[in-house]
Amino acid sequence: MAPFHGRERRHFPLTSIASVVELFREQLEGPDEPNLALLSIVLGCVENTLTLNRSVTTSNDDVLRPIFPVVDWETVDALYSKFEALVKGSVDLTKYPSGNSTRELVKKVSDVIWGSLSRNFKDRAHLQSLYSFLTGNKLDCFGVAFGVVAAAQLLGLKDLHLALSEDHAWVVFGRDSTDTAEVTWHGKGNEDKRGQSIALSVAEKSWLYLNGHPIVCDRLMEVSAIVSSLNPGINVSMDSIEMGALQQELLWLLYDRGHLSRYPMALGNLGDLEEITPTPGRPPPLAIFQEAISSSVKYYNNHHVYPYTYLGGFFYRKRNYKQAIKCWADATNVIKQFNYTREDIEIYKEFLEIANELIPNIVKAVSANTTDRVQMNILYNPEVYADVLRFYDGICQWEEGSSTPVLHVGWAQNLTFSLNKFDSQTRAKIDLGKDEDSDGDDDDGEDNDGTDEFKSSDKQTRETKDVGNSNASVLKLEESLTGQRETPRGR
Ligand SMILES: FC(F)(F)Cc1cc2c(N3CCN(c4nnc(C(F)(F)F)s4)CC3)ncnc2s1
Repeated sequence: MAPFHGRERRHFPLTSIASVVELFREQLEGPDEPNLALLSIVLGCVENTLTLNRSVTTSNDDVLRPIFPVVDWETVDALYSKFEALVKGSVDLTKYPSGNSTRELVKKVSDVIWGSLSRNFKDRAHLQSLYSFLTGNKLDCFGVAFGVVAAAQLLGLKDLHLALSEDHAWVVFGRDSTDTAEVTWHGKGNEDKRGQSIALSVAEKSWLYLNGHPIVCDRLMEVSAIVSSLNPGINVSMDSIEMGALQQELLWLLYDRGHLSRYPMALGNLGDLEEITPTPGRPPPLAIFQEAISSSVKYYNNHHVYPYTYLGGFFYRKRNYKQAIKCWADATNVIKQFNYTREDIEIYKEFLEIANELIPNIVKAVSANTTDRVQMNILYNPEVYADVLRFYDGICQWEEGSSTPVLHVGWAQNLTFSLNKFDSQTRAKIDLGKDEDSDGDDDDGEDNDGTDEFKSSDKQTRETKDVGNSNASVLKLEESLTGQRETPRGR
């Protein structure tokens, strides 16, 4: 028995990108909610075919390129019915009061997904869809959270929605979505906290929970999450062109309907795709990355880091090193609002790569390539030097008040390597302590007396200070890490 109104059936068999886009378009147009389980099964089926067991070679060894896979109605209907039977067969709704979901009900739905998972490694690619769940009993961290929301939709729980940070996922439920619950695991070697509210974790001010500024999805943004978590990767060095094109077209479909406007990472994903294959008539990648930053500033009180590292990576690839370094300084300006905990390891690795590889590569490249006048003047540009200091100051402020140290001597070695490459006159030019607000005049009435000795102050006070304190705190960093002075930070 077809579990849908049969409207969807007319799109099948799906034989092209256009047919998948048409199915999504109809689902997004309503009048009913888009069917998350159906869409996840379809995308998972296409992704699985286009990225796994990929190349078939013939006897004379040339590679047979698979055309776009045919997705039959029967395949999708069978998998959907299997999911429906599992969920409706395991959850007896009469045991739960109708209306808003309860924590017990949410935990029960999470147990249904969790209980069906195979035990083996879940750190692979292509494990985010219900296709993976229903054909291989494997899901990644995001996939489990998404599966709970898709199951809840099947059960008619309209108040249960997906919540996303930059490296974790959970659910919100209850009247005006104020209740929260863990439904999946995070990282390696961490006990899962399924069923618990996330309040305690948020209180730690960790990046993982975005300190109260996660993406809270509605059904349409949950479709954006399915599309944005598509993985066109065949292996570390090759992407399926068809899969990338499908993801790009679906992201524009969602973008045009406003379902990416509060989803900075999806905008970043779209910017990356547009950089690889620009769509005629669409905004350039730079504009899309800037929209991701604006979204984070407007809707999330500038608490998301990835919009700045997406744009920084873009400038780095374009060899616009001045702008790349500014973006990375803006990124640590975000992370300094948090306290580092060990579950923030992913963003730690991001900043470690920037500090210990990307910035050193830049200063090496521009000092080696002395013929390139444009690049060379970076080391003579006080704004660039100030941004390098701002980058490190953000890291220092991130560490301050944290239970876990961030910095180690490797950071200091790269810090000194990078700073010493700047010309000494340039380093003398940056404003140490003189107050300059945005329009550049000195007198903005701040009580900052402009001295550059380092005032011991908490993060908030430091926030209003200018680059002078950055310089002081970075010198502190250098001294403290090279053993000249005991670590001054309150821990
Ligand atoms: F649900 C979790 F736990 F998986 C957290 C989420 C991650 C993520 C995502 N990502 C993660 C970040 N990501 C990045 N790719 N490049 C990045 C940058 F370093 F260049 F910024 S960040 C790729 C896609 N893209 C859409 N939505 C989500 S929800």
